[in-house]
Amino acid sequence: MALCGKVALITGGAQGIGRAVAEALLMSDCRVSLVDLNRNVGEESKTKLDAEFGEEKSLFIQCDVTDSGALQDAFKRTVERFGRLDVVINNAGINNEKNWEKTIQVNLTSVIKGTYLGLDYMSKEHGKEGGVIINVSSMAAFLHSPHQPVYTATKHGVIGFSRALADAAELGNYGVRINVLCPAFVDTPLLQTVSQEDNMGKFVKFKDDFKQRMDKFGVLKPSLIAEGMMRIITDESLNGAVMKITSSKGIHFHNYEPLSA
Ligand SMILES: NC(=O)C1=CN([C@@H]2O[C@H](COP(=O)(O)OP(=O)(O)OC[C@H]3O[C@@H](n4cnc5c(N)ncnc54)[C@H](O)[C@@H]3O)[C@@H](O)[C@H]2O)C=CC1
Ligand SMILES: CC/C=C\C[C@H](O)/C=C/C=C\C=C\C=C\C(=O)[C@@H](O)C/C=C\CCC(=O)O
Repeated sequence: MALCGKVALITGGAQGIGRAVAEALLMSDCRVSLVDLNRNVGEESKTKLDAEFGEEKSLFIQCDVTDSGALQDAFKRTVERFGRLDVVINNAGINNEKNWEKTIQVNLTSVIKGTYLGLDYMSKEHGKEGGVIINVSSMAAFLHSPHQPVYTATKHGVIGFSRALADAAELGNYGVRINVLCPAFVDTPLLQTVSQEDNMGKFVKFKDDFKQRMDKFGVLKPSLIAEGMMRIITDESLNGAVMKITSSKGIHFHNYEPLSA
């Protein structure tokens, strides 16, 4: 996909990985809609992006992705503002084992809703022009840990849902590619929650073990995750792919055994 003039919607786009991919897209002359719960950080990011890329290139929409109406409205406002939608990145995520129901709502339910909304605005089944959807999982889906059982479950769910819907998109000729990105540890505010009892609940007592894993596996820069996102967006051969990004192997893909009888 050539990005010049295209439009991307990024949930959780105010900071961290979402902010990094927004910058990468803007540098490729794509327009971006930052959809995020955090108004203060979102407006700060918008101000900085305006200074670098121009006010007309981005939009910030304060939105809780677990509020179905607000998420629908965010998609609607994005298309009203920019006239089209080509890329959807369902990136918003939390790490909260104490309020684990909330974790499921943000990390999985809202990813499903954001994916279906993306199809509403991009799928040829609705007379649209096609596009690409990237759902953010985690290497937690491949290397589970005692620290975040529900977070891990949500990230497994993102992979299963996305790969199944990618098959439907191919069979149904939606013209929309659906792929998954699984980063290892990344240097963002989310990573700091590992030491917080409000987030980890009873699993906070395992924080030293978690930190040992971070030391062992390394911590990535958000810019590397953005690089992986750009590859998924521009490589039109990718559908149902699961990209993994780790310190040891960099950007690579998970290989699934072919289906056997
Ligand atoms: N940081 C890491 O080590 C890794 C992160 N990930 C995933 O990457 C994604 C992005 O995480 P980071 O950038 O690291 O986190 P972050 O905490 O820096 O950014 C997440 C953004 O999502 C927003 N957000 C949270 N709940 C929301 C809601 N209900 N509605 C709208 N926006 C909401 C936050 O306000 C924040 O701006 C998440 O899905 C996370 O699970 C995956 C693997 C590793
Ligand atoms: C509080 C932090 C919240 C979330 C951070 C993140 O989502 C959790 C990541 C959990 C595990 C990370 C594992 C990293 C693994 C590697 O870097 C690999 O090099 C390890 C080797 C093999 C993995 C197995 C495979 O590739 O299939």
